[in-house]
Amino acid sequence: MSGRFGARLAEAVAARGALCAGVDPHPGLLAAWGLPADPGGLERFALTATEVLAERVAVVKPQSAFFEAYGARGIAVLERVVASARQGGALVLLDVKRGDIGSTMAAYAAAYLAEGTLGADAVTVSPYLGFEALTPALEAGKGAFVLARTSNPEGAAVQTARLADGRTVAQSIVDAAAERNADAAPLGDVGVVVGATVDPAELDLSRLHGPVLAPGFGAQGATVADLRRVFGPGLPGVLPASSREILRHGPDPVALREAVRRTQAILET
Ligand SMILES: O=c1ccn([C@@H]2O[C@H](COP(=O)(O)O)[C@@H](O)[C@H]2O)c(=O)[nH]1
Repeated sequence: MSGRFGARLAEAVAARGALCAGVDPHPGLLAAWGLPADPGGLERFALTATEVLAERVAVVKPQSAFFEAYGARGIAVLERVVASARQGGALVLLDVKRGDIGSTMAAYAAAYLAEGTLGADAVTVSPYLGFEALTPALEAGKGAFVLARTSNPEGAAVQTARLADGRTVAQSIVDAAAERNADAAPLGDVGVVVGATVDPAELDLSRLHGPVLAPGFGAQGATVADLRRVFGPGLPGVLPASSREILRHGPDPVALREAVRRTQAILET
């Protein structure tokens, strides 16, 4: 697939629905699948899951931390996961949550967004060294999802703090992303992360013109009703993200496939 990330994402969502399925090889899930907590077990888990998910969902989101935990062999598995997701026809959103000074950010952009074995379609990035410091990732010609209002309760203290102009930190991140997407249609390349667990009154996403990654759906307790409450009825541009709630149905690919189908059906009601 070629073209801008936002356009490719809109196309993928139109064809496959908005679900973003996570590949999070938690040690507990490996054990539940009867696999050892070693690089071999990691590979069996991650590739089985990716093959099933990538044939059905618009976006596959590997959580880098669970691969990094196994060192170089874990990264090699992550490379195979990226390739397998592509082969299945899904876009790859690598959840790495990187953020640093601009010169170092350029190296992160090269690591995760340049063409190469780990080159994803989009990454998650953290703006707490300053939104503009993320420029190398935002201008890499791919997609980036900037943490704005995360799904975990601990995020609230810093993200709902007020700036001198009265906006929350989270709203200022959304507004900065919106500026980057100003002339984009149907969706810009710069998305934000807003948990499906947050208070809907907190944020105005109406000028974003970009995608919203919405984790918290499933294992963290948010439901479809919460998604609608937080993001409105049509969920335009919103990618509900679920990892453990789907993955716990493995290792049987049939059961895993059925869990994806069920989740997609719920999201479409
Ligand atoms: O605000 C955020 C940002 C990222 N995440 C990541 O999403 C998945 C959620 O996994 P579940 O099993 O569906 O809870 C995980 O990789 C997190 O690191 C998030 O949860 N919240």
